[in-house]
Amino acid sequence: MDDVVLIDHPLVQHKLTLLRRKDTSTNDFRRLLNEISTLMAYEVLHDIPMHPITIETPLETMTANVIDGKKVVFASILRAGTGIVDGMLTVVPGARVGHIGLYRDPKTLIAVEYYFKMPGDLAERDVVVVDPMLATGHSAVAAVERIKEYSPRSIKFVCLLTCPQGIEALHSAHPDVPIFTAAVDRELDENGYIVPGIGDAGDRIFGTT
Ligand SMILES: O=P(O)(O)OC[C@H]1O[C@H](OP(=O)(O)OP(=O)(O)O)[C@H](O)[C@@H]1O
Ligand SMILES: O=c1cc[nH]c(=O)[nH]1
Ligand SMILES: [Mg+2]
Repeated sequence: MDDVVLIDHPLVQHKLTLLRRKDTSTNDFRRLLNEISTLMAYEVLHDIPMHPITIETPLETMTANVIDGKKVVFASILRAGTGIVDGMLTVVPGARVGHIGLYRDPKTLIAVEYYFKMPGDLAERDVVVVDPMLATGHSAVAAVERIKEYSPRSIKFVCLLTCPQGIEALHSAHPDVPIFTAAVDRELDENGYIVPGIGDAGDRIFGTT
């Protein structure tokens, strides 16, 4: 699949298997998602810009590279994106965080926006849109469309799980946005849930029903 990066590292896959189980507690679900997100950040951010600085080691002066964490924006699709942002901030603590509030209308599955707040100067920043689930793709397509209004330097999309329909929808609407995921599941069920899946990501993270 073009422009889908499947993060199949054994540590990620092991934790994903534990997280999928229906008897995994809210506490463990949140912790596992946090850990997976930290591991995924390593792959997602493999090409962010670096610049050289001069430092003193105990032995001599040298030039070495650093990233500019402030130029990275984690854009969380509420609610469930929060579960990924926390893990990614562990490795890029200086990143900026944007929020886009969207919920799926349970009947039409259309994404409805209720909140939008991004950092300024997106033209100078690389945006990583995060949401555990890319199902019909309606939420991801709407979120990327809104963020593009501010012309960021680049956009990537990161999810925990997707399915062929979600990939197709996001790629047709935004072919320039690469997708990073830990799994591509079989399909959507009649209610628009990914199967085998993990159930409702927001409910499992926050312990709601
Ligand atoms: O690809 P889609 O078909 O749009 O589905 C994916 C969306 O559904 C879930 O959010 P939900 O609407 O349940 O909101 P929540 O995070 O507040 O629970 C999930 O976190 C995605 O945002
Ligand atoms: O399987 C799914 C699909 C959409 N949203 C979820 O939380 N889970
Ligand atoms: Mg939900």
